[in-house]
Formats: sequence, C-alpha cells, structure tokens
Amino acid sequence: MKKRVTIQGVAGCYHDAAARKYFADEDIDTIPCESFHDMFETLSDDASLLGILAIENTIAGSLLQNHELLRKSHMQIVGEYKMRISHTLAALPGQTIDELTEVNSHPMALRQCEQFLHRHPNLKMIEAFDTAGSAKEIAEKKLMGHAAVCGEYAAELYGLNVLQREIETNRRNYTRFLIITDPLMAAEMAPPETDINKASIVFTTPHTQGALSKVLTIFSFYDINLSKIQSMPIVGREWEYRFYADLTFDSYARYRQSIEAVRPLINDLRILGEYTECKNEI
Ligand SMILES: O=C(O)C(=O)C[C@]1(C(=O)O)C=C[C@@H](O)C=C1
Repeated sequence: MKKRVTIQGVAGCYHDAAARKYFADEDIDTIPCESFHDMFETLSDDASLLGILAIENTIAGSLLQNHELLRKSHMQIVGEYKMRISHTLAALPGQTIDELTEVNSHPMALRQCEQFLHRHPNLKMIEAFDTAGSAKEIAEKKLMGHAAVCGEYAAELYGLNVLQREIETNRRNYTRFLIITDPLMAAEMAPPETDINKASIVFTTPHTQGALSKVLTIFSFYDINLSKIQSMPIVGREWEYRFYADLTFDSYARYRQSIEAVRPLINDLRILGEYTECKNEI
C-alpha cells in the first residue's frame, strides 16, 4: 500500500522534501497539516499514517515543542533524516530587495537567516506557519512588498522570483527530522536488530546529587555514545527537568543492557524509538 506521510506545511516545504528523500524508493503521498499540533492529531486519528517531524537544526537549535508533542503522544520513532537546508529570499516577479518591507517564513527558517536579515533592516520579520506556505500566500494574494524565506523549489512552484540564494547564516545548515508512527505500524517497520544503532529516550532523575552523572557514567561503561541531551522543564515542578537523550551504539545487546542498568536510577523512562542513524546530506 502507498505510504501516507503527514507533514507540517504545504507542498514544497522542507518537511515535504525530507519525506520524499527519506522514502526515495517509494511513491508516497504527503498530507499537509497547519501545525505540528495538528499533525499529531491527524496521526492519532489514523494508525496507518506516518509523520515526519523536525526535531533540531544545526543553526537554530532544538524544536523544543516537538520533543514534548512526541513524548505526550504514543507515537514511536522509526527513522531519521538529516537534510541540508538552503534558503532563498523570494518575492513577486519584478520586485527588488529595496522595495520590500516584510519577510514571512517559519520561525526556524527566519532564525537560520538572522545574519542576512539583520543586514536588511527594511525587512520586518513576520513569523508564519510554513516556508512554502508563505511563498504560496504571497503568490496567491499578490502581496507586493512581501518576501518569503523558502526553498528554491517552493519559490519555483508558486511562481516567485528568487532575489537571493543561500541566505542561511552558515552553509552547514542541517535539520534532523524524525519519522514517526503508531506503535503497531512501528513494529511492522522495525529494522533488524543488526541495523539498529540509535535510540531516543526520555526520563527524569530524582533531585539528588549526581543523579544524572551516574546515569551517564553507566551509558559510558556500556560503550553507549550520548549524541544529544536536551533538558525540558517539568511543568508544575519548578527547576526540575526531564531529559531527552539520543544514544548511538555498535551493539544492540549492550544498549539493552545499559537500559536495564540505568532503570533503577531513573523515573518515567520512555523509549521513543530504536532506529538506524542517518548520515548527513552533503
Ligand atoms: O517551513 C518549512 O518548510 C518546514 O518544513 C519547517 C522547518 C522547521 O520546522 O524547522 C523545516 C526545516 C527547516 O529547518 C525550516 C523550517
């Protein structure tokens, strides 16, 4: 059956591009959603759907809200994709940069282009739900004076003129996306254990001296590499935190042993997914 993948954004957005690249060998349908929140609602209404979710970017940092949406849902991670992001500044044909007064885009995209946008103070930054959605709106409503920060493909798709390419602050601009789905579907899609070399977990520690350090020491003892750790405040318990950790490893068996070893030291452990690590796009 043809896979259906929910994305936040409309055709031509980066989620759309990442979904098509991750499932490059398959013909997929992408289902546009207006926000990450809507995406999770759509996913929970239909267990046969997949979703693709931006989780962090090498310039703008983590999408904190998406960590929490994932934890509060029952979705499991089945894979990841790391995509090079290159933004353009695009406007209606005939407009020059000096004529523009407003720039619309997804907040993460605006943040990735801060240096360029600071050099153009005539462009007032207005956050929108999507990069491609901004391009589409400018084209459909014929918004003179507006530009979108979007991918070149989105500019082309909606008939905008590219005024400047590669406006991201640093060319090493990558976004990591997670592929998520219902646990039943996740079990069907699970790679063989020999191909699993990454896991994402979330846990809390008691508020005692050295609690987190003991957990990390155990991971190190089992040769588990901590590729990322992100803390998030626990709402209602001031100055207490939940930890999201990404672990990479060579041996699935050693990883499972490390999880059993840390279990007595941590609370509320949830394994968000076990999958194959993705290499960066060049
Ligand atoms: O607006 C888009 O095109 C998106 O797919 C969203 C998004 C994000 O959520 O970070 C995806 C990748 C880029 O980092 C910029 C924006």
